[in-house]
Amino acid sequence: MYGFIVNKVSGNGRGMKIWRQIEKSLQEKNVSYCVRFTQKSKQATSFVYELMKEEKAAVIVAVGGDGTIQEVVNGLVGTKTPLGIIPAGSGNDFSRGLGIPKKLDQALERILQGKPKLIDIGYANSTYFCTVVGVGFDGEVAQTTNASIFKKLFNMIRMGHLSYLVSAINVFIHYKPRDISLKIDKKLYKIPKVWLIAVANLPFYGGGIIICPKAESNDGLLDICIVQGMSKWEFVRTFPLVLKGNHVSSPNIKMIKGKEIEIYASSPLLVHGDGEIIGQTPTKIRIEPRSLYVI
Ligand SMILES: Nc1ncnc2c1ncn2[C@@H]1O[C@H](COP(=O)(O)OP(=O)(O)OP(=O)(O)O)[C@@H](O)[C@H]1O
Repeated sequence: MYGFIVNKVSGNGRGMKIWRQIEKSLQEKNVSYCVRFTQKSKQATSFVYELMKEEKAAVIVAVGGDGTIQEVVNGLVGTKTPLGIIPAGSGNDFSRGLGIPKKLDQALERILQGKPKLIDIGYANSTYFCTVVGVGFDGEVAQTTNASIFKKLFNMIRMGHLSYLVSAINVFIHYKPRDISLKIDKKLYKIPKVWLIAVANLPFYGGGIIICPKAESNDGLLDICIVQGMSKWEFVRTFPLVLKGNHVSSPNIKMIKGKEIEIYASSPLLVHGDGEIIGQTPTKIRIEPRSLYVI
C-alpha cells in the first residue's frame, strides 16, 4: 500500500492538478493507495504516523514542495519506511538534488519500480531538514518569499523559482552583515561582516541556486558556505556566480565541511530550513548519517 500525502496548495495549486493525474495513473495501473490532504502547516508529519499505523502504508509519497517534504521527512526519519517524492512546489530543491525526474510519469515510475536507498538528513532547531539551513541574508529571503504575493504570481506562470530572486533583491537593499562566532566540530571561528551562512546536505536551494556544489547526501557531512567581508558591490558581482556554483573560489567565500555546527551572532538572525523559517540564532546544526530511506 502506497500512502500519499498531498499539499493541494503547493506550487500555487499545482499540487492538486498533479494529484489528479497521479490518481488516474494509479487507478490505471491497479496500484493500491490511500491519500491524505494537508489543510495546514505541520499536518503532513502527523499524517505519516496515521498512514503507517492505520493504513499500513509501506511507502509514504509526498506530493508538494520542499516545505511539505520536510514535514513528511520529520515523521519518517529513523523508520524503515521509504519516502517517495512527486515534486509539486515552486523550488523543488530536494528532488533536484536527488535527481528525481521533473516529469510526473517518470517520478511516479521511479516510486513504483525504484529501490530505496539510505541518505543523510540534517537536524537544526528541533527540525530535520533535507537540503539547506540558511542563516542571515538567506533567512530573511526565505521569510520575504513565503510572505510575498509575487510567489503566487510566479507560480502561476510556472516560474516559482524567480520569487526567491525578487526577494533576494528586496532584502539586499536593507541588509547589514553581522559578526558571527561559529563552531565547526568544536573548532571556533570568529568571522566579521558575515552576509550568510548556508549549511547544506545537498547542493541546491532557492529554486536551483548551487550554494554548496560538492554537498552529497551520502557522505555523513554537511557542507558549509560562509559569505563574509564583501561590500554591497562585491556581493552583487558574486551573486550571478552562485547560480552556477562558481562562487566557491572567491576570496570572501569560505567552504568548510563538518558534522556539528554552532552559530552565534551579535544580534539574532533568522534561520530557515528547506526554505521555511525554523527559528533564530543561536542555532546548532548536525548531520544524521544514513537516517532516511528514499526511493
Ligand atoms: N491546505 C493548506 N493550506 C495552506 N498551507 C498549507 C496547506 N497544506 C500545507 N500547507 C503549508 O504550505 C507550506 C508550503 O508548502 P510547499 O513547500 O509544499 O509548497 P511551496 O511553498 O509552493 O513549494 P517550495 O517549498 O518548493 O517553494 C508548507 O510549509 C505547509 O505546511
